[in-house]
Amino acid sequence: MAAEVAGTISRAARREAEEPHSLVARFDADRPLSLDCGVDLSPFQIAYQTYGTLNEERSNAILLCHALTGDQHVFNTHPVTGKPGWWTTMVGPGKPIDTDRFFVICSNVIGGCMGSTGPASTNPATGRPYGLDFPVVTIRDMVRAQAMLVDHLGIEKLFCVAGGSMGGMQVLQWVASYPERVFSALPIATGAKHSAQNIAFHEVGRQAIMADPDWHHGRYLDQDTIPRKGLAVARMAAHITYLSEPALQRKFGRNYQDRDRPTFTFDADFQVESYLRHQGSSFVERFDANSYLYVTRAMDYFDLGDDFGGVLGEAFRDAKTHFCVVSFTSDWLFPTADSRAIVHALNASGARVSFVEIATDKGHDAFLLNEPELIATTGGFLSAAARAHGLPEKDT
Ligand SMILES: CC(=O)SCCNC(=O)CCNC(=O)[C@H](O)C(C)(C)COP(=O)(O)OP(=O)(O)OC[C@H]1O[C@@H](n2cnc3c(N)ncnc32)[C@H](O)[C@@H]1OP(=O)(O)O
Ligand SMILES: N[C@@H](CCO)C(=O)O
Repeated sequence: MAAEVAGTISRAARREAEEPHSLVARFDADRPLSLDCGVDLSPFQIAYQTYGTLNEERSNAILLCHALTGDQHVFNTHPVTGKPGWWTTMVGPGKPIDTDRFFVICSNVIGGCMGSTGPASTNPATGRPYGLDFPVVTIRDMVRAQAMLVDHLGIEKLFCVAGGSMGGMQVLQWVASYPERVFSALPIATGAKHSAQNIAFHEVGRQAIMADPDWHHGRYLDQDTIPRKGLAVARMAAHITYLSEPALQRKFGRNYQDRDRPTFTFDADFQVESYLRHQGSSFVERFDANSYLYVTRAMDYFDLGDDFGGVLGEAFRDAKTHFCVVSFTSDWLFPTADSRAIVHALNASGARVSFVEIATDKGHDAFLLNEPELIATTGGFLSAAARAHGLPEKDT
């Protein structure tokens, strides 16, 4: 399957939208999704995965929210890349998010390209892919759609909502939108609003896509092209922000790639150049360019405090949720100060919150890597929350 689908993610995205991969469960909503932009999106579907078993009380469900370019494939082999899912370090039997104990759900966000309705889906008004006719979606819209999925699964209250980066934004939005439905929350490497610098990086990426002649004003699927170069450059620029200067230095330094002296050309002389080119070109194989525009835009618009009169604490006023907020010392995309602002707001609203800053040089994407302190923190937090929630201990 991986070989069959790889190579043309836009066509793959389209196929996923029309006929999702057999691994993927699909929820076809029976009512429209009311979006913040004023549009009622209909029809719409959500592609999702579940792992583990929902208990009789329906009280052991954990919703995982994926990051910018992630998807629902958390633990299984990814159907497009053939690689392991994005959180195999954290999720699985005996792991902190223990699929022998918890029922784990992850869905592809609205606007995404792995089976949920997005810009590659067919616009019922035209019979063609939406392209830029797809309405702009927000983090709150993504969460609204997830809540409809959770309703469909018959779950009233989630034991935990967890996620990193854009996933962490969704975690915060879940508590703000549905305070009674979230027992515990684990926002990692995230912020309550997207900073000016982060919006700036996203804009560079979007402009790179839109400057590619193969983008065709978003109509590339009709032209049987893909804006490969633009999307790859967008990812290269973004990928730098997911790492850190010390990590780049440790991994590559000024080392040459397969040569021992410079070529005096614009070839990828340095390892770091070769690495970034690889990250860019491999990304094009798994992600759709228009989805990149929409999902980055959703992050840009996120400003939770602004929705509550500029007082972030008000977003959590009614919450009884147990929080654990996590940041990484070398994350310059969502620096610790962003997490601290969330913690201060939670304290001001009287919420139960613990805060862990993890020392690492791995940068923002540390949450995707084998980071022992994150694994220990997640395990400890979920164990304590499970006791407080009255979940039975795991049979040994
Ligand atoms: C939360 C979610 O929903 S998941 C989001 C979607 N997933 C992601 O964003 C993951 C993509 N991100 C990454 O891969 C990030 O680099 C990280 C930080 C998470 C991974 O870090 P690491 O495991 O340390 O891998 P690293 O950054 O070294 O990259 C390894 C890749 O670079 C390649 N590479 C390494 N050095 C070089 C080089 N000099 N030249 C060319 N390629 C190179 C490797 O061959 C490997 O390729 P592959 O991924 O195609 O197998
Ligand atoms: N590297 C991850 C996190 C970015 O915030 C992704 O692409 O989704």
